[in-house]
Amino acid sequence: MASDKKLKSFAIDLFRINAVKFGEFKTKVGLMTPVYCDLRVIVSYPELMQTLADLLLEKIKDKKNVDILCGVPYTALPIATALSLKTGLPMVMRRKEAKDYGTKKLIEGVFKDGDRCLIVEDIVTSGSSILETVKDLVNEGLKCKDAVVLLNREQGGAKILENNEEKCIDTAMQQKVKKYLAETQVTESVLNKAPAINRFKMPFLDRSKLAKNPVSIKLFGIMSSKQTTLCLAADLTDSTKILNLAEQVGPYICALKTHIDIVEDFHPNLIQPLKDIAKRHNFVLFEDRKFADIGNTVEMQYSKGIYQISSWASLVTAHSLTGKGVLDAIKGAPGNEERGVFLLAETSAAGSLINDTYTKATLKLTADYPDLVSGIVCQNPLFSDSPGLIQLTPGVKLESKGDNLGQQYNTPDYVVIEKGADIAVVGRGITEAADPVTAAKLYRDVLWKAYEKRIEN
Ligand SMILES: O=c1ccn([C@@H]2O[C@H](COP(=O)(O)O)[C@@H](O)[C@H]2O)c(=O)[nH]1
Repeated sequence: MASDKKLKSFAIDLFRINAVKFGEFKTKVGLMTPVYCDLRVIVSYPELMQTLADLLLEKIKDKKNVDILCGVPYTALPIATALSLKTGLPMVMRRKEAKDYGTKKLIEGVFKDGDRCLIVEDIVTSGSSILETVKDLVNEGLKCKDAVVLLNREQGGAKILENNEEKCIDTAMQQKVKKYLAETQVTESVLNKAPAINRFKMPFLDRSKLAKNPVSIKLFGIMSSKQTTLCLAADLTDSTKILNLAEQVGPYICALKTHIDIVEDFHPNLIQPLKDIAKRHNFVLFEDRKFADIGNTVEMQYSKGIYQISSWASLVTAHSLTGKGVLDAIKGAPGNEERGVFLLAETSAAGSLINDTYTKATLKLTADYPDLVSGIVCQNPLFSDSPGLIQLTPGVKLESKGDNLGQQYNTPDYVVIEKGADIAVVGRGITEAADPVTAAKLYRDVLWKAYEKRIEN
């Protein structure tokens, strides 16, 4: 095939311009490799840039659904530019760091919300640079499904080896490189395809590696090891009842959610036994405080008063209503180091005043606090491309009839499979059951089965 011939001859050219070298090289992480690729030099060879653009064009010619291109910084930026000139497709550029002056933008160029962006990359080894770029683009509202890659380290060296009629390298080196490439296969990087980053299909353990908030990392671990995505809403008004329930259902839950201000006999002495139970049964304490005031007030509500939430709750909820001040307050307040926030982007209440603009702005806010935000409270699959974030969905019951105060329920299967819930919050479905322990176990089982079904294939 003509393009295969062109690709082989291009591979030889890369060798000639020293973009691909054979020998003994130390990688960034200190390992030795017999093959080294550095495509930065290619900008000095305009005729090779032309060929490269032709080859990439060949690869993407069937892709109808591309509105815009983005090169992974820095080496792929000129490559993306060459492709943009060839295709007439506009391009955006991703900064590695936001400027600390002017617009502070991470993505430069003109684009619309929902534009479908094709990532252009020079070399893929683990796919992590592509993932970082995708994350920033998605945070800005772009959609990223595909990537076109010049050299996959699984295959790039091999391509050159195939051309040994040119006698670029001797047989011993050929064997050595082939062995190295075979032994250092990367799993995610597949030529012409971006690594899978759809959280709905990813196991929790894989997602924990992409989470930035320490409580999310812990939660993913608990969810995987205990095989539970059940968060119990322990909306009881009596301390002893809360402790008893926590002790009994502890083995089946990943988090215990409280509304501490409804506890009629609250005394700070409740906290230590609750923490002990959480530790013994390996679940996280979660105060559903829904902070919504100015930062200064939130800081006090979170860390002071009789509840001193920051001293015991690893997780809290917050509204995004008053903007970043709430998150800055929670981040800076005294208390336990281990803390995470779930931001409310939607509610389960009928007639909620939250609209699309508010929901989108809430998602955008999370991007600025990757170390603090554990996830989003919502009813719909609002985000797929941030696998480190957790979707928490309340309003879950086996029977989906709501209450008489506007609460709306959906079934476990529906919220997990159709709506993308990672953790489901169940309150009265358990607390008002004839046997809450059996009910908790049942919810744990059906939710986990639904999660397994979601990620299978
Ligand atoms: O949108 C939201 C946000 C939070 N909640 C809380 O979840 C539980 C639900 O309890 P059920 O008894 O299962 O109805 C409760 O603590 C709410 O405050 C919610 O329901 N919807």
